[in-house]
Amino acid sequence: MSSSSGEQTFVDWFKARGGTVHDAVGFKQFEGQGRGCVALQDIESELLSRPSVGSTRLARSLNEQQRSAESTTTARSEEVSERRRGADIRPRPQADTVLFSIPRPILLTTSTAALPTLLPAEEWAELGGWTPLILSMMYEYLRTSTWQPYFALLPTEFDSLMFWSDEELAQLEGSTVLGKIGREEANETFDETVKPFVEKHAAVFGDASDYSAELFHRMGSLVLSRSFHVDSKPDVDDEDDDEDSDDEEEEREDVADVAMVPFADILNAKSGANNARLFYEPTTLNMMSTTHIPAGAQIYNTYADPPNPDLLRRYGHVDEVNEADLVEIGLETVVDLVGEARGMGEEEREARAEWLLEMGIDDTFSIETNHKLPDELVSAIRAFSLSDEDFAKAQKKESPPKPKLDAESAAWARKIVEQRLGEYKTTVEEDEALLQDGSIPLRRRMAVIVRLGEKRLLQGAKSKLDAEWPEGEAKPATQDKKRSRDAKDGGRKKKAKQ
Ligand SMILES: C[S@@+](CC[C@H](N)C(=O)[O-])C[C@H]1O[C@@H](n2cnc3c(N)ncnc32)[C@H](O)[C@@H]1O
Repeated sequence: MSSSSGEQTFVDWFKARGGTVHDAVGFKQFEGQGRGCVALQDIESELLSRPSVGSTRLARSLNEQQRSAESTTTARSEEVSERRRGADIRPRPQADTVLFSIPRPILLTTSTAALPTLLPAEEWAELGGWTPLILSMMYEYLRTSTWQPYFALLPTEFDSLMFWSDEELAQLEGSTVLGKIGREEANETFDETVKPFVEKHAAVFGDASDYSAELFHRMGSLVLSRSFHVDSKPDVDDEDDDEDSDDEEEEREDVADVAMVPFADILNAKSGANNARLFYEPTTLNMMSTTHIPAGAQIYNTYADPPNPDLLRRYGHVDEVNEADLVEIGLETVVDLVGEARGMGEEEREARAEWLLEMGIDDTFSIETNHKLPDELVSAIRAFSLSDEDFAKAQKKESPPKPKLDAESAAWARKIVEQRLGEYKTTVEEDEALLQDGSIPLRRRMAVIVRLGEKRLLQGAKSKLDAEWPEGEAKPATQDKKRSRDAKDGGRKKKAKQ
């Protein structure tokens, strides 16, 4: 594979520890994306000639783990038969090809890092969140050479929201992403936990001033943008977690399951373009092709399709076209708008909101690219529209109202969407004009893409609502149409009877 000296040192280190890299995989700098991997020759797709195979990604992902060993064997036996025929004996990669294989021991985790073994277990166990991994990375980076060639390839500057100035963040006004950056919390963790911990254990850490806030944020950002979830206890059944959002996962994830995975984290990602995926084997993690990758094309992994606000927050980039984009509406908008208009005092509003949360309704509702109003938003609006008597009945039954729009809830939904749209400083048209200007700085451009995407989704939701429940009408549009169709049918039937 073609590489700079840092890349070659990394590959040598990777291979010396049992990693394998297919000849078809190379490194390349991609404009605006940093380093990534490129296909140096066609990576053929079996799937193209066998369209029924792998028609759903889920089926493929379930089968693939079992099939990976098998497909490697198939590729090898094809190679042997070609050799017998006297044909070109260079390995010809197939779909489901192992692009590179990472031995588990080179993953950087709290189990493989040296630091936990050097400190008192009780004190180590008290460190919360990602701190144990971040501290381990700081220690490995500063004091050992175990992952040195890996660290040497990692970026030291980021465009993720943590590193934006207040002025740059102001460009995102209106987006709920501003409430998720966590800069104050990270600073607090550093000042109140990390710094005193390092100072207390100076015999292990060495000079405490090396463990700077800057390095802490840098390592934290590397975890945020490059880590993988690798179960430390692979047999634990986590099916129940399937519907958790990325944010919830981030908050609850056991740090023992967070892994820095050398090589796998060199792949970039782009909405709708992924052609490779990481598969977990007992002793290795294998990056496999999942479709045909033509020579010269970039090899893209998936980052689990975050919407643009989260892409920007975690990874520091956005997708101009993002199929997984969404905009959020907080429960507090329903509480304030509907609760206040219905003359509820603060206590009453809080009681209804608390009850909804207890009933499992989320405190944030997402409008996705289908522009559908989320069921939970409709339930919440209806809960705030109930009379005191009906609310008491719902409480007794422990059942929030059904997510079915009626004239009143449709009118509230419209007001809520309009209020959200009013929270942005610029209009869709102004943002569209800004994007025509090729000279605006990158961060500003990304902020415009995020807020424009959110406003378009809100506008889309409003148009859908207007079409289904025209403003000021007491009946949904479809019901009217159905009525008039029924009336026509009824008329015909009557005529037929005559
Ligand atoms: C997992 S790393 C990928 C390797 C990285 N490009 C590098 O130079 O080391 C993720 C980071 O790559 C960059 N990246 C990945 N996909 C991108 C894309 N589609 N557009 C722009 N930047 C991207 C972002 O900076 C992101 O935080």
